[in-house]
Amino acid sequence: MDTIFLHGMSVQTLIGVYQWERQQQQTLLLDLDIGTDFQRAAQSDNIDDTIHYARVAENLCEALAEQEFLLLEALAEYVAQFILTRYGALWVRVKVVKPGILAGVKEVGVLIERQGT
Ligand SMILES: Nc1nc2c(c(=O)[nH]1)N=C([C@H](O)[C@@H](O)CO)CN2
Repeated sequence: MDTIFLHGMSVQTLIGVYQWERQQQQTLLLDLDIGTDFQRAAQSDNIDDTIHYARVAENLCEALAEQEFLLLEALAEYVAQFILTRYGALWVRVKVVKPGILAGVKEVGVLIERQGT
């Protein structure tokens, strides 16, 4: 499986289970690993034969700015399905980090993997 990755992607969204978290958007960091097949693009050298990672970043930032979730688990599932359905990815790994949310913990978040159909 070939992989396109976007790591350390910063997004703004309304997320969290506590009332104080529902007042304004927070910054999350995403690591995305997108499974695809590079054969056509590697032969053609044409951006239309692959998943345009700049478009993924732009479209996902826009979408998440409009969404709201309580749990990181729900947001991660949304991101995974967004990438699988919108870009025809074969597989996706989504890591979501909520920076600075737990004192004494360097990094907290969720990690999921999903297969396309
Ligand atoms: N498994 C989870 N645990 C918690 C989540 C979450 O999204 N998934 N969220 C919170 C709060 O919103 C947290 O970010 C603030 O303490 C707590 N636990």
